[in-house]
Amino acid sequence: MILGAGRIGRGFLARLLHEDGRDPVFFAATDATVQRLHGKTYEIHVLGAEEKNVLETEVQAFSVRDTEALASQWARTELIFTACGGKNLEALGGELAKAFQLLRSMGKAHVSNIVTCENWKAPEKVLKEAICGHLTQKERADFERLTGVTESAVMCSGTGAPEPSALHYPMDTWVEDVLYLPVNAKGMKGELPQLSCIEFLPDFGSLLRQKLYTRNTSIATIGYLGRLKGLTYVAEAAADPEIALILDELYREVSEILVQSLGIDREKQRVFAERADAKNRNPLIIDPLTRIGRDPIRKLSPEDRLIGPLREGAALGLSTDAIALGCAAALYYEDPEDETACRLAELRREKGTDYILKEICGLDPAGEEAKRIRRAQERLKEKGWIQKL
Ligand SMILES: NC(=O)c1ccc[n+]([C@@H]2O[C@H](COP(=O)([O-])OP(=O)(O)OC[C@H]3O[C@@H](n4cnc5c(N)ncnc54)[C@H](O)[C@@H]3O)[C@@H](O)[C@H]2O)c1
Ligand SMILES: O=P(O)(O)OC[C@@H](O)[C@@H](O)[C@H](O)[C@H](O)CO
Repeated sequence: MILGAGRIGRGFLARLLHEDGRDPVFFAATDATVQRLHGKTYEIHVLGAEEKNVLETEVQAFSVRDTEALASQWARTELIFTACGGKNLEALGGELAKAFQLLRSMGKAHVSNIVTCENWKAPEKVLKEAICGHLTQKERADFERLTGVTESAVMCSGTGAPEPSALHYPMDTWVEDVLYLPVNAKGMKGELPQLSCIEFLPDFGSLLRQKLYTRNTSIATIGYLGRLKGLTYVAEAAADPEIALILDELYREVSEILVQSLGIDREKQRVFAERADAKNRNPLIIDPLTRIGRDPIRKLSPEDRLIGPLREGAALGLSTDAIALGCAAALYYEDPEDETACRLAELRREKGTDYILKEICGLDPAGEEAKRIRRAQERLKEKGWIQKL
């Protein structure tokens, strides 16, 4: 079961399962997506390797609010993935709780595992608490005995059509050529499933945070700086000489934070950051900056990829000049087609950046982190990348 039929759900995860001849059942948030998927065919395009494209045929898809469908599919599955966005995990928890109650009342509760595939802080904890919050004590005890809830780190980019004419069916989707998903084995129940592209790591540790702060912090910085410079794609912006210099500094900053705060091995982190850099520059991954920048209010929240490392770096007394530039650029992000970007722009114009720093980033406007962001705003102005503070 795949909960969330977006780029990662119907692209990356569906392709992984396809490798083992497994057909996923999708649970989508909107009826329009269910109608476009159920019984239909769509194509997963592999960026830079179209010969590896996968056709998903006779797709099964239901609404995530269809508790009976959720329960009846859960009755026959051992593995459930979420790819719905971290901020939707609480709502999803409510739906899963109802399905578990029905499954239990049908006498079909069995050992199974839920794997989160979200760029989020402790997504498995958020989801588990959301589910358990809706269960009675007895139901909760059964849920905890039978159901593993664990996290994974999705290293693959999933995106849209490189050009409008390439899209033959609205559900067609594009993925980077990555057929690997590391999953935290620690949260799993029962025998580990045997799937060729999924590795259950007993020492998963802080991999998700490492990935979020290295890959997502860097790509978000590329996204927000790139947009200020009027660029369109990730690889194009990562190769921009001025942005590339900032990125070199950013990899050093986040690496030092991860080494000092999480005890990640310095050499392993150096290689991890080098791979992130190579991926960000890869021209085969045609990924628009508007996808990277989407939902800037989420990306500017206290625990996410921008403010998270800024706070940790400041607390450790480390340099965060490049991270702060990414944060400052995010404050000025505009995309008329992105609802939360429009809301952010409106807040900035009407209430000013201090209001955003306080209410969205959770920062004290007189504190050290806010000072670092203000210095970065000045730098952006000096460079001419923003017109006024
Ligand atoms: N796209 C990427 O390259 C990428 C890579 C790694 C991780 N991620 C993470 O994967 C997750 C999914 O990202 P995506 O790119 O597929 O986003 P997406 O917007 O393409 O898809 C998410 C889908 O989830 C649906 N959804 C929302 N709430 C839901 C709910 N309660 N139940 C079921 N479906 C729900 C949305 O309608 C949407 O179709 C996010 O957490 C993202 O951070 C994305
Ligand atoms: O999916 P989001 O909105 O959380 O973040 C956008 C990108 O940073 C993200 O999708 C990456 O491309 C992906 O995490 C691969 O590293």
